[in-house]
Amino acid sequence: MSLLHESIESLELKLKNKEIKPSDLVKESLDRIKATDDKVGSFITVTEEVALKQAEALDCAQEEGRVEGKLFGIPMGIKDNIVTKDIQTTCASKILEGFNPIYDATVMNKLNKENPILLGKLNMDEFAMGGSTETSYYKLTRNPHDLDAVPGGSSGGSATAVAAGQVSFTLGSDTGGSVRQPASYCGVVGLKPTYGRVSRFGLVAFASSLDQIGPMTRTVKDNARVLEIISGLDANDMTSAPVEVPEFSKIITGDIKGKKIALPKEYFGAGIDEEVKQAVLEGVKYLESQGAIVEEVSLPNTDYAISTYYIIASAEASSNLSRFDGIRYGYRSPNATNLEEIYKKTRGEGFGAEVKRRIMLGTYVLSSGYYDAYYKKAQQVRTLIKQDFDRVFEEYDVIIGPTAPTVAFNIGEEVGDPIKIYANDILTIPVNMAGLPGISIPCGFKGNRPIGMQIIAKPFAESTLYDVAYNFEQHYNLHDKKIEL
Ligand SMILES: NC(=O)C[C@H](N)C(=O)O
Repeated sequence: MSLLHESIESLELKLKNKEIKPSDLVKESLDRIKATDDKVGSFITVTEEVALKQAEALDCAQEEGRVEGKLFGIPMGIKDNIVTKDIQTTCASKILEGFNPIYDATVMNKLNKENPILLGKLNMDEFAMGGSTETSYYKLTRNPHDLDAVPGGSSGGSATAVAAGQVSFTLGSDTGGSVRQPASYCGVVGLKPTYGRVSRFGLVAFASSLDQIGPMTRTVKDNARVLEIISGLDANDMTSAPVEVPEFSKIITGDIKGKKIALPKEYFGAGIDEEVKQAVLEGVKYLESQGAIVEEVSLPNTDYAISTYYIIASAEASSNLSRFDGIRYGYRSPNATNLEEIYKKTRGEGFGAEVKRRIMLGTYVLSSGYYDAYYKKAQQVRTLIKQDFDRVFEEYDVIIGPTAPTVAFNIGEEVGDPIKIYANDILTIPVNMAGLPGISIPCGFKGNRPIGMQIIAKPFAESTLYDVAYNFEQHYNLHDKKIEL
C-alpha cells in the first residue's frame, strides 16, 4: 500500500519516529500525479517547485526534532476557487487565466500554520457551476473508479485527487452539493460544514448565502482533523460564526447508542436508483444494530428545493460575478477598442455557457417587475425548507439518505441538458438552503461506481455527524482499496 493511502494519523506517527521524511511523501505524491493525472485530470496547476522547497525545509525541521503542526509534511491539493498567494487561481475559467492572487484565503493561512505541503490547484466546474466538472475551461476530469464516468462536481478534481491517491486530503467548496456529490461519486469522505463554521474569505464567491469550504479525505478522522484546523470566527468574513471549535478528531467516539435517525420518505422515493436506495437502507440497518433508533419522517418541501436554489444561487452569482470585467482580474479581450467593449467582449469571450446561463437567469429574477414573483418568493420557500428540517431536528439527532439519486453517470451523457444535471442535487441542495452540516461517506457500489450515504445534522453538530460516520466506517471501509490506474 502506498503512503498516500494511509491516514494522516498514521503518517504523523511515522514522521515523528523518523521512519519517513516529508520529502518521501512529496516524492510519492508527485510520482503518483505524473503517473495518473493524464488519465484522471485532477490538477489545473501542479506546484512542484513550491512543494519540493517546502519539503526540503520540513526535512530540516524534522532532522532537528521540530515535527510541529497537525499536518506536518502532509501532501494536500486545493480547489482552484480558493485563493493562494502568488499561485494561479482560475476557478477553471478562461476569464481568470494567469490570475495570481496577492493574498491567501483564511483557510490557507490556517492550514499553513500546521505545515502541510501544497501539491497544486484542482479542477472544478467553471466558477463551481455544475455537477460533473465538465464545464471546466481547462480539462476533463475522469472518475478514478471508472474512467468513462464523471467524477461529479463541482469539486471533481478535489474528489479524484483523494480517490486516486495523489494527495492525502483536499479542500472543496459546496454551494448546492459540490463537496458531497463528487465525494459520493468517487467513494471518498466529503463534508459541507454548517454555514458560518468556516470562513469564506478568499473563496471566490458564487452564491454567498450558500457557499462553504469543506474537507475531502479518505477517512472520517482525517476529515475531522482538517475541519478543526480550517474552522472558526474570522474578522474578514462577517458570516463566520462566533462558536467554539471542538477538536473534532479527538472527540470522535463512534458511539451512537440511543441516537435517533430520521429517514425522510422523500429521500427514498421516485427518481432514486433502486440499488442506491438499497445500499443506503442496508447501511442504516447496520447503524440500527449499533443501537441507533430509526424512524421515517417527512420533509414535504423537498420538491421545491431545486427551483428555489437556481433562483437564489443565480441571483447571487449574477451580482458576485460582475467583478470580472476585464479591468481588475485575469483575462481582457484583445478585441476591444473602448471601455464598453472591454466589458462586453471580455465577459463574452471569458465566461463559458453555463456561467452565462446563470448570470442571465440571475439578472432576470432580480430585475424590477420580476423580483417579487421570483426572488422574493424563492426566499419565502427557502424558509419553508428550513422549517421542515427544524421540525425533524426537534426529535431526531441526524437525518440519513442517499447523497445523490444515482451513481456517477457517463462523461458526455448529461452535459447538454442542464436540467438533468441540476436534478442530481435534489438531496444535497436542501442542506445548503437550511445552512446545515452534511457529510457523504461511501456505503457501497453499483457495478464499479461508488454509492454515497449522506448524514445531516443540526447546525454546528458536526461532531454528531462524525460519530455516526466513524461508526459506519468501522463496518464499511473503502479507504484501503487502492485503485489501479
Ligand atoms: N456548486 C454546487 O455546489 C453545485 C451545484 N451543482 C451548482 O451547480 O450550483
